[in-house]
Amino acid sequence: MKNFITLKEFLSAHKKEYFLGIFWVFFVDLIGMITPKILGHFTDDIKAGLLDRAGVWKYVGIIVGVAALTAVSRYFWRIYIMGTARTSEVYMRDKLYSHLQKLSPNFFNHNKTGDLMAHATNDLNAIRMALGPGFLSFIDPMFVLTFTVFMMIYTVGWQLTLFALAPMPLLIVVSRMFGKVIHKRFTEVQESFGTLSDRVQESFAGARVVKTFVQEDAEIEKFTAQNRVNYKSNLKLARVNGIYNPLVQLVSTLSFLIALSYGGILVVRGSITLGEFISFNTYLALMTWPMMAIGQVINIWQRASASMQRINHIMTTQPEIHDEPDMIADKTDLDGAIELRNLTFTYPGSQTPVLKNLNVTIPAGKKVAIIGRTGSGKTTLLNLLLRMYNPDRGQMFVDGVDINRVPLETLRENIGYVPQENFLFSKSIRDNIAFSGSGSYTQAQIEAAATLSQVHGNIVDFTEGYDTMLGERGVTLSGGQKQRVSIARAVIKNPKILILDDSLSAVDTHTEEEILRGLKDIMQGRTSLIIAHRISTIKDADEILVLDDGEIIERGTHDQLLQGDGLYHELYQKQLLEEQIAQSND
Ligand SMILES: Nc1ncnc2c1ncn2[C@@H]1O[C@H](COP(=O)(O)OP(=O)(O)OP(=O)(O)O)[C@@H](O)[C@H]1O
Repeated sequence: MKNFITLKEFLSAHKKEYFLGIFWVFFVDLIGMITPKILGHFTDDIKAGLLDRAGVWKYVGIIVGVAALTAVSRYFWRIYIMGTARTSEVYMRDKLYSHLQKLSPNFFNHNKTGDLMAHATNDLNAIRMALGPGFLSFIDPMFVLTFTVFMMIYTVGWQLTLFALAPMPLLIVVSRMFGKVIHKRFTEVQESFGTLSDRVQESFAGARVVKTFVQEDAEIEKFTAQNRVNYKSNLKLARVNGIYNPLVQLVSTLSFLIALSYGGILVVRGSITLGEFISFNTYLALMTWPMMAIGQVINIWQRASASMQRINHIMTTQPEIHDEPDMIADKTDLDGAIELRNLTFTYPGSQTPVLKNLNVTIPAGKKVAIIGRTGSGKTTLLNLLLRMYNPDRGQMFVDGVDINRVPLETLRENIGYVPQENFLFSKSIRDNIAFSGSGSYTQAQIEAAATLSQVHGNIVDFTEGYDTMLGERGVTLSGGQKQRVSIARAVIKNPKILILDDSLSAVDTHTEEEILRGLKDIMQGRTSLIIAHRISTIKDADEILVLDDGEIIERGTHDQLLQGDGLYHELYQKQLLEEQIAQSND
């Protein structure tokens, strides 16, 4: 039960609905006791020759009345119990999604998308089943069993009742025995479904790569294999249920057998009347469903408990990146000065530092560029500046304040970031550019940002213009267009710090120049940090840092660096040669 603590708040907010639901179940079960009693009286009256036409109608009237009342009351319990269970699913899904939004990038590096989606669907469904049908299958048998035992004792005495109920403890033994196995096997089912979802999600997301590498058959094979694993784990669960459910049925049949044989003897002996015997057997029949339900409830709750455990694993994961207790809460704006003091960084779980002993001072409003071989740590440095990971204290400062003490919202709202992978959402181009504004940007602002990023011309060429849908149900932009929409999304924020992570690699040198010229105006008095592989992108920077294997090996302006004969000079010569070859080929 401790797994369900996550639902405490929800359950306490909805206790009224559950109490009303319990009331209606109580009511239905109570009036359900009338019919067997009536049948007994009916039998005894017939046997004694006391029944006339009016008498028959009286009995029929009572039975029909009870049935009608039961039907109406059942409607209410469904509304209160099943309805609240549906609400719990919405509540949990919202809670899970909000929590996932807060988790750090590192969490998503270690948890696969498909599996997370399985949590939000299958696991939440199993929990809803527990709070709806599972809850009902728990309280209903409780009432029915209590009432029927009471009515049985009242009708035929405690002896026959006790004999008939003797096999019941077996039910508890069987349920306990099977409960643990069901829990384990259901966890396996959910895990294998998670892996299956992930396989589907990845192969669809990477559909182009799969096709270009002619890996369709291999993908189908891998999917089929995982599908079989999923099938087998479901089969293992079904096998347990296949034994468990008949065992529960067997116990209830045993009760019947005892009731029939011993009850029959009592009738023959004249200890009870035939009517009482019929009432008793009808009460016993009423107990069949609760006994089955007890079996069912253990099954549902074990499944839900396994799912709850999986959900709790996510819900109890604390975001690694959060506002620190000593943050400077009133820092709501940035000037944009950045300083690195002996910055050394190792990724969580890794042994080797990716950045080593970096010392850099970037006054507010300056343009600094970083160049270096692939894997030298450029993106890592930006990740730290955006606090996707936490740098150690005393190593990274913004406006002279340790970055760990700057409120996350202030930091990120003041940074315009153009990531290396230009992820755009499946929305209109307008909504993509205005992503940060929650609807507050005007069309003029959106167009200005697009013009500055040299993509306005392309957008107006689309028949739908800014309303052109992107993504799965829309158009696919070229790499260069995507980069420019992504730049527009960053510059519309008018950020104090602009970060471009290799963001001009897919545009030609002419467009690159235009974008840089535009950016120069907008970034007047603002800090820019530009990562590039092409020297043409960064040659105007106030300072260029050359990074190699996590260390700054050269620094200076373009002209200063060309004086030396280091990596920068080497890269410049190479790119110059490439350009000359390209020109001679034209
Ligand atoms: N989450 C991570 N966990 C562990 N190591 C990582 C992680 N992300 C990156 N790295 C490693 O850190 C090193 C630096 O990566 P980074 O992305 O910063 O390089 P880069 O200079 O930006 O490269 P490129 O120019 O190719 O984009 C690489 O060796 C990379 O494998």
